[in-house]
Amino acid sequence: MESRLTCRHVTAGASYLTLMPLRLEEMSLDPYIVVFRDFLTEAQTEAIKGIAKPRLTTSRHRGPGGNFISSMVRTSSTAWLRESVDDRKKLLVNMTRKIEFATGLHALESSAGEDYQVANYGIGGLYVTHTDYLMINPDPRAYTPWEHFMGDRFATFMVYLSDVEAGGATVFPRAGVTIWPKRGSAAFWWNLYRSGAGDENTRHGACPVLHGSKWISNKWIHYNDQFKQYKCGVNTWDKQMVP
Ligand SMILES: O=C(O)CCC(=O)C(=O)O
Ligand SMILES: [Fe+2]
Repeated sequence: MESRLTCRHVTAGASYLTLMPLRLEEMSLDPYIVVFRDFLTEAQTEAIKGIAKPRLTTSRHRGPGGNFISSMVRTSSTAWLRESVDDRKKLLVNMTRKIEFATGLHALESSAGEDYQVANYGIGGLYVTHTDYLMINPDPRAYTPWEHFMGDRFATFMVYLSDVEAGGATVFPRAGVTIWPKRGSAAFWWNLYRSGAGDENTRHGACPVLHGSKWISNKWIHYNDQFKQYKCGVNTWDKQMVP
């Protein structure tokens, strides 16, 4: 069967990208998952790891009761980095601006994008399959006013800050996609349909690191701030197929 997946250069109508288009590789059309090759330079990935290293603590994730816990579901360390803090402002703000150009989404305002979450996995480090969207409890009281204001995690922009010598792939079992970590590459996918409903087929996980160490950085982009660029569509299951 002929593959419908393509690779292309992306300028997204942004003059900033005209002289250095992004290199996009489609990994899946439904759900829509792409990889941007060489999104960050080696110097940028090293600088981000340098800022994150002294701030790493045991990773936590949302547990069955809705609160954040650490468990064997996710065995990594994480640090949260906010763009506005002085020592990192230029690097992180530029990175977020580039994410905005690449995706057409708002990501810099605190209501649109979360702080960067940098994660480091040692040998055996993994993240069991999960969805990145979190607001699955039908009881609205389960969420804070701020969570209601931002909406759920519409899209994920995840940059690999390291190569991994063996293991450590990001896998989407339902979509049949495997992404091997490559320093500077970035994976992007939509967690929600255009309507805001969660797309179960975006379920993904991080395979155990077998040799070496793995570093990633997540920027989660939220739903409610995007309503001007991305209309909600007529049907619940309408999808985004950009960039
Ligand atoms: O490390 C990976 O490859 C995936 C990480 C992930 O899914 C997450 O942090 O939500
Ligand atoms: Fe995830």
